[in-house]
Amino acid sequence: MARKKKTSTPPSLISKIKNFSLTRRQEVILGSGLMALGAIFFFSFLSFLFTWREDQSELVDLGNRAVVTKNWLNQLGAWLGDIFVYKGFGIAAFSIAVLTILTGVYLFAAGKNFLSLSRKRILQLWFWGLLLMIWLSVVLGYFHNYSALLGGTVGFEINDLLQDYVGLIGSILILTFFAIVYLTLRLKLTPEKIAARFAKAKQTVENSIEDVSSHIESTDEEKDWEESVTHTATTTSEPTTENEIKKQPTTMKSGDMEINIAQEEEEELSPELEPTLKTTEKEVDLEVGEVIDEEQLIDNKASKLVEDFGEFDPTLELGNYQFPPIDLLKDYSQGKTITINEEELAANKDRIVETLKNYKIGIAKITANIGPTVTLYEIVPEAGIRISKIKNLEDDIALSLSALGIRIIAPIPGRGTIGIEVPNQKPSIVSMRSVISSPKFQKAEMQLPIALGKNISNETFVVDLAKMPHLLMAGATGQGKSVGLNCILTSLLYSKHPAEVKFVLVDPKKVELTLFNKIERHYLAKLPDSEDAIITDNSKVINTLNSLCIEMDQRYDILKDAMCRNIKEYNAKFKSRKLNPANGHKFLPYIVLVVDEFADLIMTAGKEVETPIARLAQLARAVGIHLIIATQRPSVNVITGMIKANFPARISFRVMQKVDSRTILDSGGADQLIGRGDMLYTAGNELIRIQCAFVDTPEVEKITDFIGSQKAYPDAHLLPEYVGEDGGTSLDISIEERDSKFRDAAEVIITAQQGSASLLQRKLKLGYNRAGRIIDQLEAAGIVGPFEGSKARQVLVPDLNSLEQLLNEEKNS
Ligand SMILES: Nc1ncnc2c1ncn2[C@@H]1O[C@H](COP(=O)(O)OP(=O)(O)OP(=O)(O)O)[C@@H](O)[C@H]1O
Repeated sequence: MARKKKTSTPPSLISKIKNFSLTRRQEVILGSGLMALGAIFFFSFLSFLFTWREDQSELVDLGNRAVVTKNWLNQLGAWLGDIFVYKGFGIAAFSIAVLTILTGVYLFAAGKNFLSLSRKRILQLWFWGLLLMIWLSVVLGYFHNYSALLGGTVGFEINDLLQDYVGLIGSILILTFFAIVYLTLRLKLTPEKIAARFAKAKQTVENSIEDVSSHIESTDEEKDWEESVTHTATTTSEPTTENEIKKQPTTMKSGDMEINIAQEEEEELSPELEPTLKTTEKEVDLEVGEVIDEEQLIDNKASKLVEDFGEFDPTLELGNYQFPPIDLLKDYSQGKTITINEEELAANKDRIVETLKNYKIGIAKITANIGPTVTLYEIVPEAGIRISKIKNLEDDIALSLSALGIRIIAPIPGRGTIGIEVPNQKPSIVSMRSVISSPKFQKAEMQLPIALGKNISNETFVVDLAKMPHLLMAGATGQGKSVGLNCILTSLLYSKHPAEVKFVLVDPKKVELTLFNKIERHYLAKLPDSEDAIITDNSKVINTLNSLCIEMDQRYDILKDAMCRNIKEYNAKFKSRKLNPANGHKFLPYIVLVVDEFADLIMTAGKEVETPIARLAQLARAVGIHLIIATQRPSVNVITGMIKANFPARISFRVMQKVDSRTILDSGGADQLIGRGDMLYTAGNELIRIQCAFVDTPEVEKITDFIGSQKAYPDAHLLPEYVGEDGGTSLDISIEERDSKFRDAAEVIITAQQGSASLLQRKLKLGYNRAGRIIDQLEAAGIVGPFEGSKARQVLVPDLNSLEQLLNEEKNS
């Protein structure tokens, strides 16, 4: 910077001084000389303050060796004191001593950055220090009467001169003005600050001078950040408050804008600089931490929501919902367990041993497991007996035991023994109550627990429908299928809140599931435009199945959006408030579709139902839609390969023919069941014989009454709307193409002022599809309004006369 000036402008005195350079040795010699001179000044002045009176008389003879003065530096001290203090600037002359020492220090320690001194700073120091000295001596000139030493002769004379021309007040104002100009230019202080500083400076003149010199050191523009940090550290060592440390340096560095700006920057930056430099690395670490925090923001927000409101409770809307009490179920066994008829057991054993003996099958050991309806005799054959031999003799053994329902299990899977199931003479009913109240069911940690009944060891058999994931159920009429379905539905009613599971019930027989109508607004799901939740019309089933497919697709979309693999994960995420309902997320209830007579459905609708059923069976598991399909006729054209492939879990009640057993279970056995709820269950591997729990219609009625009497949702759970291919959405229907019952239908609708297809079905004895088509024709004719979801369509013609008029107009046009 200095060199630049040298080349660009003619060298001034200042630049000459600036550029004046000394050798290092010269610097040391000159530096130490100046320090010594400064010390001489200082001690001379100091001593002069106390000895000037005594020495003053001697001053005339100064230079005479015989003259003895009191000053610590003798004649020199007395002379210097007289010149600088008495005749000069009074006590302000000390600044000359200080400035000389500092200059000496600068030269002596040049290159060491000692006290952050630089050549420029030294020049500034002298400039401002001398100005300050003059100003101070003039000010102290007011107090000349108290002591001639305070302001010195120069101070007194200038003060006197000022007072002669402008008076006392004028001189004070002028000096104050200079002080304000000085402080304002230098420090950019407000008047309040200046006044405060001024008062302080007045009180602590000497301290201020020292402070000035030390703090001015920190204003060099050329010094780097490190220097500024050092300076800050230096100033903090002084016995001043932190605020004062920040302010003092600026107090004494007015005048030079460039330096001033630098000083300001320094003042702003230096307090933060040190921590910034020191913590640069730490802050990087902290930033990394913040990133992690940000990633967890959603979680944090979710956990905050959970903290504030608790987990989302899907049951809250029906918060007071009471699960049906166990007392509603009848206890058929009156608490008694299975009665063991020892005689029967012994007789059966003897007959088994004897029969097998006839076929030359020796028995090593025989044990009996007594179940509710059958007893399993487990036989360990003698060594060398082939299992297949026993299996082949199944019918003969059964004949010999002369009992229906003998099933030979050879071998019992995983045991290596042969099982012979013999029905009990007095089978005991497995009550629904006993299975519902069993710990196995009560403590089952399953999504959709179903207590099917009791197995051969009289243990409650509980399975998870969500794991099945769909169930195919077959059995000849009167063998316990309907009871089985009720048993499944009852299990779910006892374990799941209405918010958690919804049933879609298809009951072509129209009687089996009607009882569940009472819980329509609690547990049932239906199509938006259908009146009854329980579907009894096969043609509606197609729409319902397709609607379920739409529901399935929609659920897959929201699961994808929530990045969840299945409904369980999704609902858990939703409950912990990690999914925003504003983005279309909602708690998803399980949907269980129950079709009571599938054969009937296939016969009437054929492929139209098979396709959506197969699609649901293949895909709906993950989104919580499960199918339970029951059929009386397990023939191959009902239970097709496609259906079978997607229903690994199957239940068979008694069937009449072995072939039916094979169709449903892929093996025989179901034809040898004894009926009345005796069933075989398979989840794809072994067959398990279970006595289905018995729940009678009055019990189901009590349960549905109990639930139905409680506060319900405003409507049944609505499935997505499905408009079938033949739904007749086209409104360009010509008059000729109108249904023959069009006129009748229009009259019915207008008379009732209710635009519903089901009204037409009832009044005109029409099928669903035809009624739907007529409604569309009525809409095209402007008789009814457009489809309005669950509500009936608006009727646009007020009376029959208007209808007549409308139709006539149509003809004429
Ligand atoms: N688990 C069971 N325990 C005891 N008895 C049962 C059981 N299941 C069914 N039964 C008896 O069998 C009868 C017929 O049962 P259910 O009505 O369930 O037969 P189904 O197979 O549905 O017949 P359909 O197909 O004709 O409707 C019942 O009335 C009952 O007496």
